[in-house]
Amino acid sequence: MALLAFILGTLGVVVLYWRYWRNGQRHLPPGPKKLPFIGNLLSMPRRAEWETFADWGKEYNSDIIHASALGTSVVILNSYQVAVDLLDKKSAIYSSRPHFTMFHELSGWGYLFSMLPYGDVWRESRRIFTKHFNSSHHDAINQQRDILYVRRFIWQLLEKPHGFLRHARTLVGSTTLSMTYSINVRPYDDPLIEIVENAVETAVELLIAGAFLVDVFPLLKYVPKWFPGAKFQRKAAIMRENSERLRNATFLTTEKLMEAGNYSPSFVSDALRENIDNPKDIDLLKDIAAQVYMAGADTTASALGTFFLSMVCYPEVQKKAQRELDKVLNGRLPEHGDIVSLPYLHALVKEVYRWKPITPLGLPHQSISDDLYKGYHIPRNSMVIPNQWAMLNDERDYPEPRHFRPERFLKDGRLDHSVRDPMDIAFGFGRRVCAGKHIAHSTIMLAAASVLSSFDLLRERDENHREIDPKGKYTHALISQPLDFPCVIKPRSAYAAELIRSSSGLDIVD
Ligand code: HEM
Repeated sequence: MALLAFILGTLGVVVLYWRYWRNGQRHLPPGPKKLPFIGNLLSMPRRAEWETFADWGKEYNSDIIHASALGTSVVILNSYQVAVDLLDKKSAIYSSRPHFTMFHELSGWGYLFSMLPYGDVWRESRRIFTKHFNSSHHDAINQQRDILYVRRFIWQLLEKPHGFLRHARTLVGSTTLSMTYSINVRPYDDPLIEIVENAVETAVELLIAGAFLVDVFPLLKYVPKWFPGAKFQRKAAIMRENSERLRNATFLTTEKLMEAGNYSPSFVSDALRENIDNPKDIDLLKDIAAQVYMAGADTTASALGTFFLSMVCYPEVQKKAQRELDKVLNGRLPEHGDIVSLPYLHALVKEVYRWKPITPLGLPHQSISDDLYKGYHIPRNSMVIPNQWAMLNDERDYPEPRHFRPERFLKDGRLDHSVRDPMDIAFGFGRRVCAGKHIAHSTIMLAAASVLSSFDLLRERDENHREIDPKGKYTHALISQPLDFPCVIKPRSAYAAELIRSSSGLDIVD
């Protein structure tokens, strides 16, 4: 054993040194100085990596940066143009995903197609997903769902305003479970929401870079669960249990609803009605369905949370949006058809995506062959990170980027299409661009319109009646979520409160 360990260790060192030497011979993009064997491991930032990566861009005067860690080549894209040049225009090379031992092999989440390498299973999954969710049949039903659950959401804001971030999650959970599984969840304490939220909660750690040593030293995966220090194996076991529960409990519920003949059409019910009975196809269907919640819940909830935060921090923006809504709605609640008449609100939601990037570093891509870009060598199997934070804060596109200013997207009262649309960045790039982009955007627009037409969102006051500035703190993970902050949610009038109550659709809740 000792001899084997020695041989493997020596081989590892030789390979790392060879890669270090070979890369030194090639013209890689600029970046921080690398040490032999470990590369930039020690200089890799632990917090707000996106800001350090953007600083490197300025320091080396380049929108494309190269770093490495223990032999893994890392390419950071700090501008929209570079991201489009590589991830869009050369998508045949840049559409795979890196492999993480904890995620793909141990956690039980390896089936999610958002993280699958480029290949047949990913292609088939994405095709099935897109065929259903991009159809006009889905759009029509989904708009009704949005209305139903958004109205319930504003009713919850009226009844229990302090839980606004939790209600936002319930809104996202309700639309997602309904469109995927035909499940109509309860507004409070729904057991299925508990199962799926629990699964998401335990999976969050997987999305924190460097959280698990086994990703750096994959051989650790063979360490048994009982071994001292093998906490990651115990965590992996819990994650596996949760991921299976999410996949199966939801699917079973659809089957039961279908047996009872009491359901609205969804992704799973439509597929089952086509008489899928081959266990392999059923398994793939379950995998794709579970993906919807995992991709859509935290991201959409984060955007809604940022919407509330921005409205509390920028009351004059809120007032402008309300004036626009009042003119268009004339005392009724908004519907999807109103959205085209609301350019200011549209600009406001674009600014929400830009101001606090939801996935500051996007989702990593991986290159599948060597490439040459502007004279730089991009090695095969590089982890390619689109630094969305840097792009959405790029002063060349968005002057004074830290200010929340919807006006930057408007000209003469209309949307100015010459300004870079944050949606072209926030939802990713190329063949791996977000598959639920229009679904998320439709829910967020309707929710923002409904909240602002019904409520004033105000700063809370302390015991001395001074306004409390929200700190605007966010979680640190692949998906950045606002932490709870003080916010007063007050109906704009007695009429608005009555309208919310009479439109909440609670008769459809069991
Ligand atoms: C505001 C909300 C959302 C944001 C900001 C967002 C953002 C993203 C980003 C950045 C990616 C990776 C793109 C890339 O690799 O370049 C992605 C992938 C994905 N998103 Fe979203 N997303 C949101 C909501 C949703 C929703 C609601 C769904 C489902 C209905 C969804 C489904 C997916 C799927 C399936 C992928 C994987 C695509 C693939 O790898 O082929 N997303 N999303």
